[in-house]
Formats: sequence, C-alpha cells, structure tokens
Amino acid sequence: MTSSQIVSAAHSEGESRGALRGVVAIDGPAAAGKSTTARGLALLSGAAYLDTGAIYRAVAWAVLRDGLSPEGGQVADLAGRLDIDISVDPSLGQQVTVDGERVEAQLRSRQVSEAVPSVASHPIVREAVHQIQRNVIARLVASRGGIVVEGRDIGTVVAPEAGLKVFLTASDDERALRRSRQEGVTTWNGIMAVRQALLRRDTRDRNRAVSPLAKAPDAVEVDTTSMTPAEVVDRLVSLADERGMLRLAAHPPVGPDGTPDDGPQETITSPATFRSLFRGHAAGVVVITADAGSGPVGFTATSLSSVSLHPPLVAFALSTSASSWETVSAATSVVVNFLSADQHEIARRFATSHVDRFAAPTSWSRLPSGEPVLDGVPAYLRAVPESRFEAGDHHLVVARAVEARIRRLHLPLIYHAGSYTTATTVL
Ligand SMILES: Nc1ncnc2c1ncn2[C@@H]1O[C@H](COP(=O)(O)OP(=O)(O)O)[C@@H](O)[C@H]1O
Ligand SMILES: Nc1ccn([C@@H]2O[C@H](COP(=O)(O)OP(=O)(O)O)[C@@H](O)[C@H]2O)c(=O)n1
Repeated sequence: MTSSQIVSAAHSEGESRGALRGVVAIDGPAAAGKSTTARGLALLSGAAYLDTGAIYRAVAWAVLRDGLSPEGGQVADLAGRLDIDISVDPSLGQQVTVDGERVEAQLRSRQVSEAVPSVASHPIVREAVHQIQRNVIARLVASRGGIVVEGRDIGTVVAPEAGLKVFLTASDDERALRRSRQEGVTTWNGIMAVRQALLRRDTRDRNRAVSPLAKAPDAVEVDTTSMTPAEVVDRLVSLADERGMLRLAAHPPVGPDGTPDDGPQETITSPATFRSLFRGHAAGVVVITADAGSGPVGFTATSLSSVSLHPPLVAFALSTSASSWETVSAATSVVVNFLSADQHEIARRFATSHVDRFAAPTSWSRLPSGEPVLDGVPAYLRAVPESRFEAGDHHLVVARAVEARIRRLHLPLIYHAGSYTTATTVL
C-alpha cells in the first residue's frame, strides 16, 4: 500500500487528549462484539478507534474489483499499490476509501466476507497492513493519548505492548444470532447459513500460518454471551481503570521541583474528561440572534435551558471570546431560533468564525420589534436579558421570555458525540 491516511474529523486530532492513555487491544472471533465494544469504549473515553478488519475487507474488496483470485499471488502485488484511508473517530460512522472511492457500504457483502480470510492470509498483505496499523497507532497515541484497536492479532502481533488486551468471545449460537440480526436474516435456514459461514471463517482465521486469530497469553477473556453491549463496555472501562489507563482526573498537583505536592489535594477534573462527559450528553441546538444597533449577530448554542416558568426565564452561555458578546451584552432583547433536524447547515454556519453569518444562503428577516429572526425556523422565542454573569470562560445570560411562536411541528436538531442528530422515541 502506497500510503494510508487518517480521515480525521476536525475534532479527532489536534484537540485535547481524551481520558484513555495507551492502547487497548480487542481480539476475538466474528460477531463477538469487538466493533461495538471498541467503538463504545473509544466514545466514552475520548479515544480513537481502529477497526483493522475493515482494512483487510478493503483489500478483499479491491481484489474482487479487479477480478483477481483471493488465493492468487497477484493479491500481494495489488495490496502494494492500494491507497486505503480509514476513519478513526468513533463518533463518525465508519468511512473507508480505496483509491479515492468510498467503499464502507460494500465491505460487509457476502462476497467480501468470503474472500477476506484468503486475502488476509497472504504474508505480504499482512506485513503491509501491519505497517499501516502500527503507524496509525503510534500517531494516534501521540496526538490523542489513546486508541482502541480491534481485530484478530492485535494483542499478539500488531500491538503486543498494549496496556490492556481483551479477548472477546460469545457462544457460536449467540454469535450466529447476532450476525443474523445485524444482516436482517430471520429464517431458520438463513440463520444456519450465517452460522456456517461465520464458523468457517473463524476456522480459517485460527488456522492460518501467519498471525492467526489467537488469545494473547496476557489477554483477559470476556465471554459476552449473556452480557449487554453496555455491560461489556463497562467491564472494559473497569479493566482499563485497574491498569491506570483512564485519567478521570488531572494528575495530582506537582511542586515547583516537579515532585508530587503532598499537601491537601483537590481533585481537578481534566478539560478532556469534562468534554468527554458532555460529548455523551445530548443537547438541543438553537441559534441566538440579536441586534444592539450595529447590525445583526447570531451564534449557535447548545446551552439553552428553561430556568423558570413563573416568570418564564431561559438561560444560555456564550464564550467570553465570542464575537457576538459585545452585541449580546448590550442588546435589550434576543431571539432564540429553534432548529429542526434538517437545519444542521444553519447550525454549522452560525458556529463558523470569520464569515458573514447573515449573508446568503442565510435567509432572515426582522420581527416587528426589530430583532433578527431566521426564516424557516420551526419555532422562536423573543426574550429580554435580565441578568448577565461572568461564569468561568463564559458569560451566562438569564432572559425573560416575552413572546413564543411555534410555526410548525418538527423533529429537533440535537448535538451529540460531536455530530448533529435528532431524537427518536425509545418507549
Ligand atoms: N453484547 C451484545 N449483546 C447483543 N448484541 C451484541 C452485543 N455486542 C454486539 N452485538 C451486536 O452483534 C452484532 C455483531 O457485533 P460486532 O460488534 O460487529 O462484532 P464483531 O466486531 O466482533 O464482528 C452487531 O449487530 C452488534 O450490534
Ligand atoms: N486483525 C485482523 C482483522 C481482521 N482480519 C481478517 O479480516 C476478516 C474480517 O474481519 P472483521 O473484524 O471485519 O470481521 P467481523 O468480526 O466483523 O465479522 C477476518 O475474518 C479476518 O480474516 C485479520 O486477519 N486480522
């Protein structure tokens, strides 16, 4: 492979480190829950996530694309020429690119699943893929602090230095049922065919000569047969914590000479943990607009909360460095524009610096009372600021609602785990 880059969301690299330190290696047979657990742990701990199976699947996809035999010697030549990119941010859906083409939707086809064990047993293919994986791991540990890597040979060959190695298993029947559910297979014969294909692939993965599927001697085996996904993630959090890999609080304060300060210590929540916590907390998205006489300003906020019903009060927070603060601090009224799920572009625009947020394609007008309001928003609230407090690196504004208008029913825009999403009913 000529190169492999990391598809990084803006927030996946270069920002403060997550709570996980080092490498967590998760290996195990098909449908044991490796991807689910690895992604869950990475999301919870602000770490990166690497699905190594997807890389082998990408090579297998290219082998089929080129009409080659998965067993043939040309596979090694092809692997050397491929350019494969894979996303490592657990909050993004998986994104895999082969020679510039997005292929993730095709990687779990029957044909690819059948071809991949043969492709993955070529020593030259494995060597090339191992090199990519080691580069990714080193890069992400340096930039992000921690990474969760899942596959077949991570604890044994790719990252034998991993701080935590887990071998996930589940009974054959349970794994067959999980994969069948995942693929929408419901008939008895269908489930039996899935079971057979899965066990056949396991056997080939266990018996290949080069880096076979195996439990590392120092790996902890977790049988997930009767566990929910959340229980499995919890178990891994405990194991990582026992090994000192989770920094849920900042290091103890150190004295001027660098030695630990033995005096009374306050536990300080690290910004990364604080941020990780709120990445997991869903919040509705609004755009707050105002004009204090020098033109309209607006900003995207997830901090809106209703504070009181009698009188009707809302609160929101705005960074002390926000360009909108000067206007919001002087405005006698503001408008809270509630966004619907399809209005994520508006949310992005009003969160972007150094652009004229009110220029086209933004469509806006003024209320009879003069405040700017965004056209097309499903609901808005006009409010009069009553108190403004400095709160850390933000200003907190409490405002009295004076006019509320609901124009249409809508699914709300929600910000969760670094992405825009919407609400779904679970009960
Ligand atoms: N503990 C669990 N209980 C029930 N279903 C699970 C559990 N863990 C994963 N699953 C489901 O089983 C399927 C296979 O899981 P996945 O994480 O893709 O396994 P692997 O990466 O080991 O092949 C997915 O549909 C997933 O949602
Ligand atoms: N580290 C790895 C990961 C996957 N693989 C190969 O890639 C195939 C697909 O891996 P996967 O993780 O996507 O498979 P599932 O467990 O999701 O079914 C495996 O069956 C192995 O043949 C490997 O050889 N080594």
